[in-house]
Amino acid sequence: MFPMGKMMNKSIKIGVIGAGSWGTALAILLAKKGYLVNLWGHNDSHVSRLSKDRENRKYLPGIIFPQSLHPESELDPCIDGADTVVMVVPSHSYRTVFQKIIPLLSDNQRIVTAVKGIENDTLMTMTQVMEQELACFSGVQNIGLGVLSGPSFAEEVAREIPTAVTLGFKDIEMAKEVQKIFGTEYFRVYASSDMVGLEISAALKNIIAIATGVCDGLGYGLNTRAALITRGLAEITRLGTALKADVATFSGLSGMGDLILTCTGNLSRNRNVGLKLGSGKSIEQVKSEMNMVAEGIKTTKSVYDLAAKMGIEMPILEQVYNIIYRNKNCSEAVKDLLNRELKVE
Ligand SMILES: NC(=O)C1=CN([C@@H]2O[C@H](COP(=O)(O)OP(=O)(O)OC[C@H]3O[C@@H](n4cnc5c(N)ncnc54)[C@H](OP(=O)(O)O)[C@@H]3O)[C@@H](O)[C@H]2O)C=CC1
Ligand SMILES: O=C(CO)COP(=O)(O)O
Repeated sequence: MFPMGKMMNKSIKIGVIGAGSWGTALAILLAKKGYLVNLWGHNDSHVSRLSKDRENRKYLPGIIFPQSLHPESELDPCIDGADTVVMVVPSHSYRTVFQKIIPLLSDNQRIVTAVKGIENDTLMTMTQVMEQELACFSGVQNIGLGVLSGPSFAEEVAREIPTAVTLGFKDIEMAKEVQKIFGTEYFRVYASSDMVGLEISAALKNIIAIATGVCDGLGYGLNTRAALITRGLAEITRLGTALKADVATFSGLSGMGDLILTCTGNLSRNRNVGLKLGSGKSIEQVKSEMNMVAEGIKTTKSVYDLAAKMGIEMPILEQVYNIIYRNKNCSEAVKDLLNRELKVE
């Protein structure tokens, strides 16, 4: 028998939708397993460069594509005949891209979202967006929707650094099946059926990472960081359980795991947004300096609206919202967070 990472799977075809850092890292991981992987990017000239360079120099430099990875600018070849489609476009473009994919789907295909965000206005997670769009289309049946989440910097996965993540489907048996598709010797995948818990924890950790970055940017210490991670997890859990997530998910890889990684790891784009805000830059300056997505910026607005709608108290989120959307001074935000009425833990 082949060890997990060395299985040859030429007959299995996977479509990866989104040629940024995470889409590219996942496409590389899957192609190394021997799957035929088509990686879709929305920008024709970027896709041409990927094909020519056999490397994503913009988002994941230094990692050469395996032979079975094919950059694609058309969606059709990525979806047609794919065993599993992996969605990795930023959350603000997710619905538009998914609407183009729906007519290309066949019965019984599986779609896994690896995106960590919540849509503005609808306040939906990415699987909720997919469910809503699929409900409007009668041409396809039995599409399995999954979520891949957990502490996983693209660059480290691409360099085969040991990593553990969680894959969720409502049907745990399907999660266990797809778990084998993603798993390798260096990428350990746990199965779950808690879709809400996985998607809420994945999206909300980005907000707490911004908060932690702000405090590090202000020059505060490790006590502050630990307090934010712990109380951030309490906020995430409060909202998640109100949405019927399983409380255990929040102490797992997608919850505490990704929170630790993103709040403390300097590869995090969200943490870096916070660091810059804390060091005195405006949100406009920070955004203009970014060439990658930091989902936490938009998700802060979605979660602010969601928490207000549901009547959930989320003080850290509220201060991140004030900093980003109301230009509040970062030190004032921290002071106001500390000086709220006293509570019982
Ligand atoms: N990077 C990571 O370590 C991880 C990221 N994630 C999640 O993966 C998702 C994608 O992030 P990531 O790959 O890192 O982002 P990047 O910033 O690295 O890349 C974003 C990609 O999306 C493309 N894009 C932008 N707008 C659109 C659009 N309207 N339609 C289609 N594609 C578009 C960009 O193309 P262009 O170059 O033309 O702008 C680019 O290829 C996010 O939700 C993130 O939270 C999850 C785990 C790890
Ligand atoms: O989600 C991530 C790692 O698990 C990546 O975080 P950033 O988007 O903050 O870089």
